[in-house]
Amino acid sequence: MSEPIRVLVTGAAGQIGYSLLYSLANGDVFGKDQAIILHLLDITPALGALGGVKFELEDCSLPLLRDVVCTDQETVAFKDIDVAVLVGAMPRREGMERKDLLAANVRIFKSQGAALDQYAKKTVKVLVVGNPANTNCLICSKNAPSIPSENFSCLTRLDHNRAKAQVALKVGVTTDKVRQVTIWGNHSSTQFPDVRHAKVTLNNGETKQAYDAIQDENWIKNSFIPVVQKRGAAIIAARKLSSAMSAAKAICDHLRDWWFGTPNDDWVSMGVVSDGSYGIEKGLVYSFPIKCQNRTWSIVQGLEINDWARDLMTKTAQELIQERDDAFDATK
Ligand SMILES: NC(=O)C1=CN([C@@H]2O[C@H](COP(=O)(O)OP(=O)(O)OC[C@H]3O[C@@H](n4cnc5c(N)ncnc54)[C@H](O)[C@@H]3O)[C@@H](O)[C@H]2O)C=CC1
Ligand SMILES: O=C([O-])CC(=O)C(=O)O
Repeated sequence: MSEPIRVLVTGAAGQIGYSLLYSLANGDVFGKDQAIILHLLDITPALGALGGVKFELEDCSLPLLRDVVCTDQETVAFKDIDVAVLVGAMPRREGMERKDLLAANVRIFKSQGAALDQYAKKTVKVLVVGNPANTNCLICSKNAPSIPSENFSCLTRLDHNRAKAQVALKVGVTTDKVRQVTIWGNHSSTQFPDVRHAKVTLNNGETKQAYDAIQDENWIKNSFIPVVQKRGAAIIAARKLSSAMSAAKAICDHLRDWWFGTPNDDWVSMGVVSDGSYGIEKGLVYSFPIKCQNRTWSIVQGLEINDWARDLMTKTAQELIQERDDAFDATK
């Protein structure tokens, strides 16, 4: 059994926190021989509820869980952490776009970036979930100059999982038979869910390009893409609350693959700081096809981009440029 790792979850008294913490503490993400100390941060009025979450974690009787630190102080929460899952932020309500949360949420990520810089291990891996996730991640990274920008990522795995599930439903296979799906760009309704390079293994064992398995380009363009782009809004309309169970599952998938690596024949989608790949402006936090190995990620190179795809990739990049500029103004 290795030394315990310290994993911070912010907004831990909220609905994603409630769906997430059991899986982290149970070894589903960092492995069944990795002990864990949870640092749970929330705002002062939520500390009572957070105490109840701590009781429940104790009552789960999990041998890997060595301690649970509940706090409203960044100095305590960010101290010596190995992993930060930054969830705590206002969620959107019906009729809002995620970028409408920018003014309310971006200051949180400026402050938490500075706290990471000051108190966390320099090797800390950071996953930003709070919306607008890409731009919050950018602001967080900018405010933590002593931590490599490669250590920052934002969650687009939920969109990736949604895309796989829609294709699986359409073709009539299980989701594990769909691979090499990509979410490009922003975790917003401008994202580009791309199945041009995806493959599907049919129930007879034959593997086909997703386009050939689906055989319905109209469905891809006019149903699949908008459904994935607007799935978050559809959940809010139905539940009057934003996604939590599926978001927590996607957080676990994202962290586990970053930690243990992606399968040889597949990739995942992660929002990461662009190095200029695929002509995307350097420095934007943009979702790319990603492979992970030895706890580092790399962007899958060489995928063919036609004019149609280029237009969609540019549109979502333009929205991120606007969000970045608005965020810089809001945090001046
Ligand atoms: N990137 C993604 O795929 C997804 C992102 N989200 C986003 O995740 C965020 C959290 O969603 P929920 O858990 O549903 O919201 P929630 O409202 O249930 O919980 C948020 C928690 O954060 C806390 N909080 C607020 N300000 C904080 C601060 N400065 N420091 C620490 N904690 C703070 C609140 O007190 C609350 O307990 C939202 O911004 C939501 O839009 C949600 C689903 C998917
Ligand atoms: O849509 C929202 O506001 C919550 C979210 O990010 C998602 O479900 O993808």
